[in-house]
Amino acid sequence: MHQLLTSTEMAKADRLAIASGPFDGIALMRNAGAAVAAIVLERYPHAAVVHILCGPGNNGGDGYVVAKLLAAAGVAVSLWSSGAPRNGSDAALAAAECPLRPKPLGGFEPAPGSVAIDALFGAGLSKAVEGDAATAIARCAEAKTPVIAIDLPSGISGESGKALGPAVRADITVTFFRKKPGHLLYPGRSHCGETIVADIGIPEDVLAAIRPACFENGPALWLENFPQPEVDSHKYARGHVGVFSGGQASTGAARLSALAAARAGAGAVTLLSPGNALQVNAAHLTSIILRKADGFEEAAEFLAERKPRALVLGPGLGTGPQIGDFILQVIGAAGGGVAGIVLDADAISVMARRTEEFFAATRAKDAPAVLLTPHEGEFGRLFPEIAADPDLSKLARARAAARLANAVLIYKGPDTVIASPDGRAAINSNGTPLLATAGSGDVLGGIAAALIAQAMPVFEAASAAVWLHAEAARRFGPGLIAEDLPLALRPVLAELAQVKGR
Ligand SMILES: NC(=O)C1=CN([C@@H]2O[C@H](COP(=O)(O)OP(=O)(O)OC[C@H]3O[C@@H](n4cnc5c(N)ncnc54)[C@H](O)[C@@H]3O)[C@@H](O)[C@H]2O)[C@@H](O)CC1
Ligand SMILES: Nc1ncnc2c1ncn2[C@@H]1O[C@H](COP(=O)(O)OP(=O)(O)O)[C@@H](O)[C@H]1O
Ligand SMILES: [K+]
Repeated sequence: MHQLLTSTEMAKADRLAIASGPFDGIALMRNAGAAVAAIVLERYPHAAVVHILCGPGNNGGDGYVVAKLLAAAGVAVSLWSSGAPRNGSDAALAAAECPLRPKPLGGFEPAPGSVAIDALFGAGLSKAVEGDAATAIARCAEAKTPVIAIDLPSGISGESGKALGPAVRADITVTFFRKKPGHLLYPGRSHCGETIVADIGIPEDVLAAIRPACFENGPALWLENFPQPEVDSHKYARGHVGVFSGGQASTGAARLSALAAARAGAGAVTLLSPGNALQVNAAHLTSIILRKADGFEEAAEFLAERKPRALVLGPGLGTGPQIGDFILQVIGAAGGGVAGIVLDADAISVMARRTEEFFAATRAKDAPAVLLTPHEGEFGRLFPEIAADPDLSKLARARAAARLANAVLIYKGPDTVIASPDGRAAINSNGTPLLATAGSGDVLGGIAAALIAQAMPVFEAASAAVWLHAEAARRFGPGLIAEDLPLALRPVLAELAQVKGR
């Protein structure tokens, strides 16, 4: 169920389902309407009136089916239409099968105690909602009428999650077969309320032909690749992570990454510290290995001797001009041995001043895989043109940036998007604002590095890290600070190990 479909892919799913039978278009529409009607009856059994607002397309068609079924079940139904469906469409058939006569939408006023079914626009929304439909949306909002949206809250793009003008705020959104990106990307997600995916008889095997490239993030996407220690494992075989610390006044961020890497299963973690920060780092570390690394030569010695599988560069690293040289040199030297480098925070800001050299380094034939973890501000610095394009959704921005940088990207925020240069992307849905606390990004980088070091492919490692990070925060609950996150991973990891062991 974790695949997300674009409107083109969903139309293809409909077509393939119709071609393979037994349902034709109107039968799929009857199934869709029946699924919505069942949810209305279950969730709002005492509604005084159910208003059904039908648009001119097939989303409206679903509405006519709901009206017919609810009326047959004895519910007081009030049917409204913004215009007759196009002749010959499935919606026209559904309207013809409905015994109720619709009233013009302009007269719609929600009655007290009523519920509204939003069947105005779904996948076919092509511009901002105006006129009677916009007024109907506003009236539902003013009267605080509970709304069940069919497929998408009208006014929200299923592709981008953007509001193309006025948009319904639904309590429940019932979509069909699979969710769409707009159900998970903000602001769309906040307009959906609870999203329910209903089965309307489209067979699962149409997905093999569609090959979706976008997913809702969760264990189904990466559990297969999730590491499990082998019986004969030793600490270096479990993956060695190197984390670079900043100078003496900014060491905490790297230690958070290091501790998170250790908790996320790296067998060994080395903190590479400038000489002037060794004392302060030593005072705070116990199981983490501490090693002096002043400049590139000492870092290169560490790479050659200890052969770490993953590196974290950026948290607290500083933004001086020599840091940029250092990062480029490490990327250049890491190919071959290091499976992946996580570049976060200061590393992103520094590379934003030298994008040409940076992208040349990440695109080099023998470059290690790079994972970039920008928040909105850092994304804008490193990818200013992509960030400034108003037509792109967060999903499209993440994909374009991943391609440009030849790097996997964790584009952070309430709807974190993970994107791979090969076009795959995942949208995270278990985020919590509890994560908006200083240092939580440093922890995320450490978790991702640990999973890369344990041989997870980088896109899967990045996706798993984002999910684990959020899940740990949710379970810990209020009062969370970044220091709590590494230990809060424990119950989440324990549960995953159990599921994987089954
Ligand atoms: N057999 C089928 O085709 C099925 C269709 N389904 C439903 O069909 C929907 C998609 O149907 P459609 O492709 O007809 O699209 P919609 O019903 O979402 O809307 C398209 C219609 O609205 C017009 N329109 C779009 N934006 C507008 C705006 N802002 N102001 C005024 N008019 C606007 C378009 O010109 C078109 O006439 C899905 O969301 C789903 O609810 C489901 O019932 C499954 C089966
Ligand atoms: N409102 C929010 N809802 C969900 N997740 C959030 C929210 N705000 C921030 N986060 C998450 O918290 C983390 C913050 O990372 P970052 O901005 O790098 O912080 P820091 O630099 O302080 O470590 C990211 O994983 C981000 O996705
Ligand atoms: K709708």
